Amino acid sequence: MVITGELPNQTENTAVALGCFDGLHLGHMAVIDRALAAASDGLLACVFTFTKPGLEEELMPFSIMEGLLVQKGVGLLVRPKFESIRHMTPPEFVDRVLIESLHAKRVVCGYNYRFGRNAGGNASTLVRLCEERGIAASIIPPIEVDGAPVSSTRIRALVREGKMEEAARLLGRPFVIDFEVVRGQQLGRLMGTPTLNQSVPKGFVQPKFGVYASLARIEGGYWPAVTNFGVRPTVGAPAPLYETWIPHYEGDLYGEKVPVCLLSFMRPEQKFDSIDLLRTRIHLDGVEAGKIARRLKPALVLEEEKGQ
Ligand SMILES: Cc1cc2nc3c(=O)[nH]c(=O)nc-3n(C[C@H](O)[C@H](O)[C@H](O)COP(=O)(O)O)c2cc1C
Ligand SMILES: Nc1ncnc2c1ncn2[C@@H]1O[C@H](COP(=O)(O)OP(=O)(O)O)[C@@H](O)[C@H]1O
Repeated sequence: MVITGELPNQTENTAVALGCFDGLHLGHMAVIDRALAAASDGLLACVFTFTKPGLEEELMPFSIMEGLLVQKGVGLLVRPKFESIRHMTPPEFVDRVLIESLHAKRVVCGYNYRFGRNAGGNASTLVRLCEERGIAASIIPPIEVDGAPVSSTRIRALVREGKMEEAARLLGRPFVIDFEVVRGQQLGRLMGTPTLNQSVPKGFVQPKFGVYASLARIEGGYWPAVTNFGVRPTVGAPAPLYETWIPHYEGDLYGEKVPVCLLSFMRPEQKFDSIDLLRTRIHLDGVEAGKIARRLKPALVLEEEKGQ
């Protein structure tokens, strides 16, 4: 997949999915799937979005998004800075971006898509402007779960409340982070529970503090694991941190971007009276999390299972 932050000046004819695509949830995937279906007629499948730092807390690391789009068969991802396109009127956007730059022959957007100066264009404006120019355009209606449209705002709220199973139903996959593994105080290995530490970048959504059943993806396999997200009231932490113990794994993961899926909230963080009590509790958490992970692990990852 080609990824660019500029408007391309040479591409094949494309089928373009338009949207914010900040979490690749079920609604986003419905738009992208329609563009991919249209692309099977010999067009290049393109996703067009934009970057606008500080708009909302991020829900998915870019590396995970990239992997999913490649897996789906998207050939071109265009994500210019919002500043570079915000001044365009809706007709200018269609002429300059969709036609001149992307050579769009099919265009797909979601029901609530807004575009052009001051968000002046909506999905019907897009369809009208495209059709006037001989381009087929379609609008994907809202995808609903539990009677309400799936949205990134709704998923962020679920993550903040620790409702990971519900978040996964809206995302179509578990909530996942893959931040770089950093060094900690090296206490974990002394307790028999080495934990890979991952700090949260600024501007990224933070789940409720506590212990979660999780899966760690290492070298293509999913390992049942247990993750604490929080500030470790017993030993202290300067900032919220993901700490993941993978009971049946041994190896050095410092400096790597290890994907960790949070499956289910198990308990809040506690301040223990001694490191011994904390150690006993973490071992019990590991056993409990293993049971939950095996129960909840999505069917698609079963055959890749390693570890226990
Ligand atoms: C499953 C699990 C549960 C944890 N629960 C707590 C907790 O309730 N309270 C707490 O203060 N720290 C908790 N921790 C964090 C530990 O204090 C921390 O992982 C340990 O001190 C090792 O730190 P290090 O990675 O800096 O060596 C937990 C860690 C894990 C992996
Ligand atoms: N089973 C395991 N689960 C998690 N990390 C492991 C495991 N085995 C080895 N490691 C490695 O050990 C490191 C964690 O050891 P730990 O003593 O907790 O040190 P730190 O405080 O630096 O995180 C991880 O970053 C990883 O590189």
